[in-house]
Amino acid sequence: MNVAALPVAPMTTDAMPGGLLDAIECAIQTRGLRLHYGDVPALDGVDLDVPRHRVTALIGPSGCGKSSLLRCFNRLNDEIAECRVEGQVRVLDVDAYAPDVVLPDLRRRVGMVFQRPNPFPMPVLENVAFGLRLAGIRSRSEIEARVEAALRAAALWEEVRDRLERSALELSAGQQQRLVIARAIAVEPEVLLMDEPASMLDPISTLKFEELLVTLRAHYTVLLVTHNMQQAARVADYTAYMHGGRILEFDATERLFTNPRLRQTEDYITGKFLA
Ligand SMILES: Nc1ncnc2c1ncn2[C@@H]1O[C@H](COP(=O)(O)OP(=O)(O)OP(=O)(O)O)[C@@H](O)[C@H]1O
Repeated sequence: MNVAALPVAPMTTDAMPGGLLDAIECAIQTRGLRLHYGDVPALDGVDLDVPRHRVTALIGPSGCGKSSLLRCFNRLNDEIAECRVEGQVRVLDVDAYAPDVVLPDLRRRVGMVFQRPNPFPMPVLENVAFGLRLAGIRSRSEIEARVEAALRAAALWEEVRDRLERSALELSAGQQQRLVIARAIAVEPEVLLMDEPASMLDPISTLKFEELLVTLRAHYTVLLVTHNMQQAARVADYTAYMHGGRILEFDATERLFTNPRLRQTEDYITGKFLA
């Protein structure tokens, strides 16, 4: 894969208004990204720039390829038999599909949170410490300090500080999702990929989660897949509308929701879209 050909400043594509990201550094860039499962195409030439230290929402109808795209950025698609990826994928200034990429390093820099909270069946503390121990950190005091910092960053510390030794499975779904975010944050990633992370949460947990997203932006680049238009409008700086394996429109969230350039985008965000 030839990422040397990628320009430093983002190219303007049909999906993106000229000049929008000129002054903004990008954490992720793709050009002509195609993905097939066997003979079935799922991504059909994705050109996307994900601005650094911003929240970018990825919206679009079911089956348009949002999760497939997200999984290219930490190479989770590698685990799927018959999945084939072509095109340019540049993540944190590295060609993510270069032969010399060390997957555990890439996945440490690019954390992922899934739809269903997936804490490990072990104590709260050990969940968050898991990646730190894998990284070879042995000092108990360092582990405890970093666990506390990650739980604070995930807005969960006050709720679990007295139950660090209790099983994570005893937490509510909303708490489990924030625990999983703490686990991802503990190893200090630079990008957080989130695949419908709030879809299983009740309104109060969703609110806490959305507040958390806004604070995370100071330190992380967040790419958020969501079916919830209000959520995208509330938390995302930028929004990409995806359809049929391509990014059809990308813009500042407020502009995309108030003045979309394409009829298809408008139909989707106003609920008129029919598959
Ligand atoms: N592991 C897989 N094996 C084969 N086909 C797959 C696999 N995962 C996804 N697909 C197909 O790829 C296409 C894109 O799926 P993907 O899950 O990326 O879409 P999505 O936009 O995330 O959908 P949703 O919003 O419903 O989660 C779909 O046609 C889907 O059936």
